[in-house]
Formats: sequence, structure tokens, C-alpha cells
Amino acid sequence: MREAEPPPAMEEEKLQQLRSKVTELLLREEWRESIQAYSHFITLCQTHIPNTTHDPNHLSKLQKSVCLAFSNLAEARSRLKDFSEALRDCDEALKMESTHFKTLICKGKILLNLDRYSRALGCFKIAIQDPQANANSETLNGYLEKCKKLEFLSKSGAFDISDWVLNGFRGKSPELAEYIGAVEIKKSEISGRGLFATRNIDIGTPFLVTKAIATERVEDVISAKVLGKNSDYYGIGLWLLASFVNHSCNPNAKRLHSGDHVIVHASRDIKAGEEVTFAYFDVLLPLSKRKQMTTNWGFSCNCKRCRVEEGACCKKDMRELEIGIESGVDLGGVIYRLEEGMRRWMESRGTWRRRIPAMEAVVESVVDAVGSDERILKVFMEGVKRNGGGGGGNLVEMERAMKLGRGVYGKVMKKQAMRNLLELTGMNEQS
Ligand SMILES: C[S@@+](CC[C@H](N)C(=O)[O-])C[C@H]1O[C@@H](n2cnc3c(N)ncnc32)[C@H](O)[C@@H]1O
Repeated sequence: MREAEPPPAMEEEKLQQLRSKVTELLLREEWRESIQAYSHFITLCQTHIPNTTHDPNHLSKLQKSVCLAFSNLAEARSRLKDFSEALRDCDEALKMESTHFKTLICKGKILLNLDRYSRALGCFKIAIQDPQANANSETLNGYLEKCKKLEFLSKSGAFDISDWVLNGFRGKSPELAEYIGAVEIKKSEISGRGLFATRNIDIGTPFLVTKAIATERVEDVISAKVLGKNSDYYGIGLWLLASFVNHSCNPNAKRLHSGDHVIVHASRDIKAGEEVTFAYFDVLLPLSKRKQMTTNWGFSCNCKRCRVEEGACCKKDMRELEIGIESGVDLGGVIYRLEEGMRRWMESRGTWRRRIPAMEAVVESVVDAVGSDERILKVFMEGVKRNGGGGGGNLVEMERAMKLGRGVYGKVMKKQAMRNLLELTGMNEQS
């Protein structure tokens, strides 16, 4: 026997009760419960829609309720970061009312979160034409500007994180967009697959800015860890494209974490076709310690530097260097002695083009390998200060400092900001 349909008044009352309940859940920000309740509410409304076709007013009211419920459902899902389902809910709402203000804002915000800047811009552009936009014009214009800015950044890679760096990586982290520069994934000689440059990349140039696809954090925000500057780094994440970058003890790229994003820049000039590599750990360590580190990481390092240092040609020099580092811990002294040795060697032979000797290999493995290490920059600054500098030398030294600085911080720092930073570290005292 068919169950009798409830009279419209009763049905309306039931819906009203459910409506109050879901609104309360939403206001209390109980997202999971809101999702359940809204889904139930929508199903209930949808079963009643066929019974209301004879009453256009009632039908339209019901459809409006469903549209709003889908919109709120999307909001609740997006709060739980279920963006794909949330987008589907937005589209359901927009099917019923293509310019639904609340849904357009919600969809725009979701798309922004998913780094779909131009589609997000499209949503906000429609929303701003709604009369309700007047009361929210500041927020809406903010979103429009943000979309335009991020769209530009994702196309140009013209990031500037000067303020944040100069502020010691504290405070508001810079607004970043996903950006993929001239790179591709290919088979690597180091191990498995690797990331390769498809064009020459100048030192300091950011060529990959990407958001973590998964994070696990102890603190609310993953804070930046740049060479020990931020000791409060408590988080792990998976950055898909960056995860193809192999380790090298002579790396040519550097990472900088900002929120969920990682910015990758060239810490040395990278040639087209060259593999992009990171230092997974402190590569200023001597060979024996680095071997321990790679063992901890679960692999045996197959980078060029390790292969050279393991080779017979420079074992003696490397041993001396290791003893020097282990006993003296005077990093500056070691590096300067090595540079001095290299200079003398060059002078005695009168040319740079001869066969690369052991000492040069040693110097290269220390200075070149870790040139993007902030400690090297500091040692260099101290050396410049100690030696006084002066006259034309200043300019050359400043250029070297700028190059080292770009290796450390990247071109993501404006030139003037970089100058200020270097001056803060003491470069100005000699001018
Ligand atoms: C983040 S993945 C790099 C991408 C990896 N090659 C792939 O094909 O997916 C890190 C892994 O690559 C390998 N690897 C990275 N650098 C290496 C190196 N210098 N020598 C040997 N294996 C390395 C190790 O197996 C390491 O666990």
C-alpha cells in the first residue's frame, strides 16, 4: 500500500526544522555534521520537488533552498579540504542558479586554493556584478587582485620575497603561485629519474614553485628553514615535482620553504640538459661523514663529487681537508687556505686551461659544492672585512658577494634588498 503523502504544511515544518538544525551546525563550524545534515536536507527537498510542480511558488522556494544547501555543503567540504567534492557541489548549486553569489565566492576560493587562478578570477568577476557585492566590495576586490597577481606570477615566475627574507623569515609569508619553469623529468645517471633543466638557468633564478600535495605538521604553519635560520621547522610534506630531484654533494639548486610552498632556485648557473640537484644534508661535511649521512638516507651517493673524491687522484688532499675540518672547525680558514692554494697553483702554471689538478678538485668540491651555503657567504664576508678591501677590489668583492648571495637567497630577492642584506652582514663596513 502506498504511504500517504504528508500534507504540505507538515512537510514544510519538517524541512524548516532540518533547516534550523543545519544552519546551527554550520554556524558552530561542525563541518562533518553539517555535511551529513545538508546531504539529508537536499535529498529530502529533491524528493519533494516532483510533488510541487503544480505550485510554481513552492517549487521555486524549494529550488532556492536546494541551491543554498549545495552552496553550504560546498563550504563545509572545502573547510575539510575536500576540494573536488566541494567543486561538484558548487556546480550543482550553479546549475540551479548560475549567478548564485555565495556559491560563486565559494567556488572562486576553492579554485584559488587549487591554484586555478584564471577560473577563480572568472567566478569573482561574475560575483562582483551582483548587488550583494556592494556590501563586500573590499573583500571581492581583494580576491580579484589576488587572482590577477597569482596568475601573473604563475606565468612569469617573477617572485619577490625580499621583505620576508629581510624580516628573518618571520611574519606573513609571501604570496606565492605555482610556477613550473624550464624543467623536465628524465632518466638520471645519479639514480632512477631526475629533474633536468631544458634551458640554461642563471644563478639565483627560481624555476619551480610548488605547493605540497600532502603535509603533516606539528605547528600550524610549516615555517621556513633556511640553513638553520629557522630552527622552528616542524613539518614534512610531499612536493611532487621537487621529489624527483636527486641529491648531489655538489648541488646546483636550493629549496626555500614558505608555508605549504617550496621555492626552488638555481644556486649555481645550470646548463640546458644538466640535472637539477639538491643537498639533502650538509654537504660541507667531509667524505666519510657524508657517506654516513647517505647511509642514513638509505642510499649510497653516486654524485660526481663523491666519485671524484673517492678516486685515487685526490685522496691525500681530501684526507688533509677532512683532518683540517675535523680538528680545527675553522671553516673560514680552511676555505681561504684552499683558495690561496688554488691561486698559487694557477700562478705557477700561468693558465686556467690545464688539466684539472687534485687541489683544484679539492677547492671545487668545497667552495663550489657549498657556495650556496649561507656559512660560506658569512666566511667570505668576514674574509673581505679582514682583508680590508678598497678601491676597485670592493666592486669585485661585492659582485662575488652578490653572486654568493643569489646562490643562497635566489633572485627571488630584489637586487636592492640583497644589497641591504649583504650590508647588514658587514659588507658596508669596508666601503
Ligand atoms: C627524492 S627521490 C629522487 C628521485 C628518484 N631518483 C626517483 O627516481 O624517484 C630520492 C631517492 O633517489 C635516490 N637518490 C637520490 N640521490 C642519490 C644519489 N646522489 N646517489 C644515489 N641515489 C640517489 C635514492 O634512492 C633516494 O632515496
